[in-house]
Amino acid sequence: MADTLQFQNVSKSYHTSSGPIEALRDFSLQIAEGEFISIVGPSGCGKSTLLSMASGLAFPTNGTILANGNEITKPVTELGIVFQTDVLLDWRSVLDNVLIQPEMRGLDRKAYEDRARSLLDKVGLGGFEKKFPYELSGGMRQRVSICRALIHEPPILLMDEPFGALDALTREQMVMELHQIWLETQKSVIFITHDIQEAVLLADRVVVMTPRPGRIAEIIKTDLPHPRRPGTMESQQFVNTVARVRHLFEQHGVLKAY
Ligand SMILES: Nc1ncnc2c1ncn2[C@@H]1O[C@H](COP(=O)(O)OP(=O)(O)OP(=O)(O)O)[C@@H](O)[C@H]1O
Repeated sequence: MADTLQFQNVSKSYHTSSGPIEALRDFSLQIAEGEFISIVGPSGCGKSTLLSMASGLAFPTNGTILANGNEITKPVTELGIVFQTDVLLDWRSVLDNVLIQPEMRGLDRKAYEDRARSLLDKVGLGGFEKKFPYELSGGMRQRVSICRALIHEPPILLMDEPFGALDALTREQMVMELHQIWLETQKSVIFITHDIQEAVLLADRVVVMTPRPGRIAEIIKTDLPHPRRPGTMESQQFVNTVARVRHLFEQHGVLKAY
């Protein structure tokens, strides 16, 4: 099982019709078991590219990515992935959408049904098992996606802007729910976002990226006590950490200093 991920001097360039595009340069990071890492950076700095490579769907141009000490050379199956759009299948019920994972993996569907129901219950979707995705709100759909990503009990969860399409209030609620799920399941999480506050509130460490080619500007330990609550955002440590990230973005021309 891939409990830990290690990026060693990873660079990635794409070949395009107008020449090579350097997406990512010299990215090194080790994620510890059960750690929550947020990656925050401007559009195009290679965040999604990092997740594609961590899941074995793309490969570095230079450098190595290790899952539990072994180089990733093919798609990694012991992962849960949540994208910005929920990619639920509209013709399958909520329960059947969650159970796609065990089905695709040739696992016994019956054995996972109880777990699917309990996950749905945990995210407030008890009673919605027989509904179809088009009958749900955006937040509910994304909750189903999270259950689907967790059903096969992967040790690592990769999340690419999972709340980017949600309204601000739903988003705040989902952030707290994700934190609760993480506290209970102790998964290793890589969480990509454009939202500095969200990144800091959830993470053990925040990886701040520069504009393309994406490099690590700084890795910041948040040192905030658990459990995190909306009130955590009023603490001096939180305010200082958010200010530090903003300052780095100003230094790198991502945000304008006023
Ligand atoms: N398959 C591809 N072929 C060519 N170029 C690509 C490909 N995938 C990504 N790129 C380019 O690589 C760079 C990084 O893209 P990526 O999607 O990883 O960035 P990102 O940080 O996730 O952006 P966003 O925050 O906007 O989602 C961009 O300039 C993008 O155009």
